[in-house]
Amino acid sequence: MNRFLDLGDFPREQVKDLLGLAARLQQTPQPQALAGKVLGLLFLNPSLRTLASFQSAMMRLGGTAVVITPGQGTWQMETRSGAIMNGAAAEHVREAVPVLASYCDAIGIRMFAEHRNLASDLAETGFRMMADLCDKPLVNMESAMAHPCQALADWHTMDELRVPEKGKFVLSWANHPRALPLAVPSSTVHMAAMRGMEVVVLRPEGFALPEPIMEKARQAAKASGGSVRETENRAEALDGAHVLYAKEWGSPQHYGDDAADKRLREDLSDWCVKESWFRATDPGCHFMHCLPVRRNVAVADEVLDGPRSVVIREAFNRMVVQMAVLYRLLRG
Ligand SMILES: CC(=O)N[C@@H](CCCN)C(=O)O
Ligand SMILES: NC(=O)OP(=O)(O)O
Repeated sequence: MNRFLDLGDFPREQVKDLLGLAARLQQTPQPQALAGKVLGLLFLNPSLRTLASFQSAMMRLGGTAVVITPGQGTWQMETRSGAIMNGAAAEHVREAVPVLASYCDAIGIRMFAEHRNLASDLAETGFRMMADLCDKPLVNMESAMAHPCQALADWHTMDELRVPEKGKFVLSWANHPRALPLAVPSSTVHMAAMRGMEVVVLRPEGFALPEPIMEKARQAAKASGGSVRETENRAEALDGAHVLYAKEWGSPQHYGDDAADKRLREDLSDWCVKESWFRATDPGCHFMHCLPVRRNVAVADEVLDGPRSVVIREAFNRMVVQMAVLYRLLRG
């Protein structure tokens, strides 16, 4: 394994092998496995979990991490090809990435969607350009359309909770003041389909996930024996669900048009996950969210603080599964 960019790049068995390694490393720590190794982390967008969990994972395996956050102690960085650099950015990623890679044994990059052109973001234009600049093992720490480390951690969390592989998984749109990226919903729906689950995407009108995202998930479901469908009917979606996974995302119909997106969500404040959503369903239905989350906008306190919520476990498992990813990238 040389790159960890998308769960879809790996057969299901290899993902399960990574999860097995993660469980073994969790049970039997290997504090010297990556001694002398250096991981470079480039964050073009903010983070709490990804930043702290990669640093912790590397240190728990005996290695070191170097963190670069442009504009905060590091030069501001330009990412656009052909830019005339007479603005705030002093350095282009064309130099910054190979320089960082030259010091390190592996690199992680976070670069969110540009959110101007859906086709360009679906094609991962920005992240591909960055990946081409890096000649070391590379991890995607969230790109325009993928957050594979989050997806792997969420799979591991469901395994820990003994959620059946054929269980019902509901990915629900949740309210947010502004349009958020499609990376987490895209990776989540694909991950649950690849795990073999009955996947239901619950979303209001105007927020259907783009067809390429749904099609990729359907293909994964076909291979694993799962299924993928979408609905606006909350009660029907949640009936018998094992997991409700909430995520905020922008309207693909108004991609890059913040004013139109905002108008569309004006009447959607009831898409804040509340305990009453679960009444008709199995009391054991788990609540998941990748975090960060806006309390009482996307999810009510009563859910986040209640017994269904496994959000802290999901965040912890980021460190657990990333130890396995780093181990495979740096030791084989
Ligand atoms: C608030 C925000 O920008 N959320 C980002 C990051 C989520 C987890 N890394 C998103 O929705 O993609
Ligand atoms: N879930 C997640 O990736 O969180 P951060 O954006 O804080 O890294």
